Amino acid sequence: MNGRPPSLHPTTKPPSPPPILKTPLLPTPNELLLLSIYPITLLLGHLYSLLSPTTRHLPYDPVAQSHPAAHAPSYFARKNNLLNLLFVKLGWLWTTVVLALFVATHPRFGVGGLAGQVVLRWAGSTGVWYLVTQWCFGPGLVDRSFALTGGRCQVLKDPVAMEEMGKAGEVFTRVACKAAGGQWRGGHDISGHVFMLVLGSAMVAAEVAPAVVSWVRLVRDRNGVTTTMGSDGQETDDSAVSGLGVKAAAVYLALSWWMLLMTALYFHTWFEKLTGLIIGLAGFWLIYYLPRGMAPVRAIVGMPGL
Ligand SMILES: CCCCC/C=C\C/C=C\C/C=C\C/C=C\CCCC(=O)SCCNC(=O)CCNC(=O)[C@H](O)C(C)(C)COP(=O)(O)OP(=O)(O)OC[C@H]1O[C@@H](n2cnc3c(N)ncnc32)[C@H](O)[C@@H]1OP(=O)(O)O
Repeated sequence: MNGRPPSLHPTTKPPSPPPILKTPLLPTPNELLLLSIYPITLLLGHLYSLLSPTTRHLPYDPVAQSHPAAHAPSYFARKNNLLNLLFVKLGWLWTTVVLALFVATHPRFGVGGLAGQVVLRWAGSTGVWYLVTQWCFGPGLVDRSFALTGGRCQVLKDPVAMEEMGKAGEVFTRVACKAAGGQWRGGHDISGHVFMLVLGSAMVAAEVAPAVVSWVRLVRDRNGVTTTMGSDGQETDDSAVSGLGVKAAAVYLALSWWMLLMTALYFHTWFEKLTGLIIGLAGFWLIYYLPRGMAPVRAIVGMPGL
């Protein structure tokens, strides 16, 4: 006898939990929680704009994708607000600067080829941003999808110029259209703001988060057993998270979230924001998730924090 009471069902095993789909191609539950900030921000911002008594009765111009400046419900509902002009309209430049600062100032990039791998991932994300917003063997994908869904540039004030444009059959970009004094109208206008803010901030968060997580572990260890070793086995101290790069990333992420909320509140239709979000997340998946499931690619571009 082993002292235990005899089991009534000796052969019955406890029911096994439902299988969890584990694949490196999908986000972990924690990652999913963080990524859900994007749809939640867009959904709540858009719902608020529909329900709020201040915004819902104000005129909205679907061609300009905004409330007319004279009826803007807040400073951030104006296109010329300083954060839009200085931060978002130069958003990829800031994304690049913040990432470069992080790599230059964080101790984990002191040795090995880790910095090179960050540059490769940055180059991949930059390629996605470039193809979607700037140039894709002609106009970027945002402008192409606008034209494919029936949009065109209308130079309302100059019918001759409009006819010329039609004859030439030129595909205009939003920027070229505005420069020609025209109106970019009639098609599905994917929100470039949502796309770029999501892709840029997800990339910066993915690169910086492992540094912060290993610091949190370090502090926890200090309170318990005491160790000064970081997750990569190197001597680590608080400068790993108090450095300029991490601070700049924190400011960048906060501004990105704020501007995403402002876009959700005051600009674009729901469907345009949703497509911006989907393309932003798809770009992030391409650079940060697809290589997880492809060993040879992963060996080259690496993964943040490893
Ligand atoms: C490890 C780090 C690596 C370090 C690097 C190391 C080595 C590299 C080696 C060599 C480097 C070699 C070459 C470098 C190459 C590249 C360098 C990096 C790239 C750059 O550095 S490149 C220069 C900076 N260049 C930018 O970075 C441009 C960013 N920019 C955009 O890409 C667009 O701007 C976008 C997509 C953001 C938006 O496009 P969008 O504005 O046209 O369209 P959207 O649909 O979003 O908006 C419709 C209307 O709603 C309004 N609207 C919406 N939301 C609003 C809000 N919240 N507030 C106010 N207005 C809002 C809009 O203002 C608009 O109105 P309107 O058209 O009238 O203005």
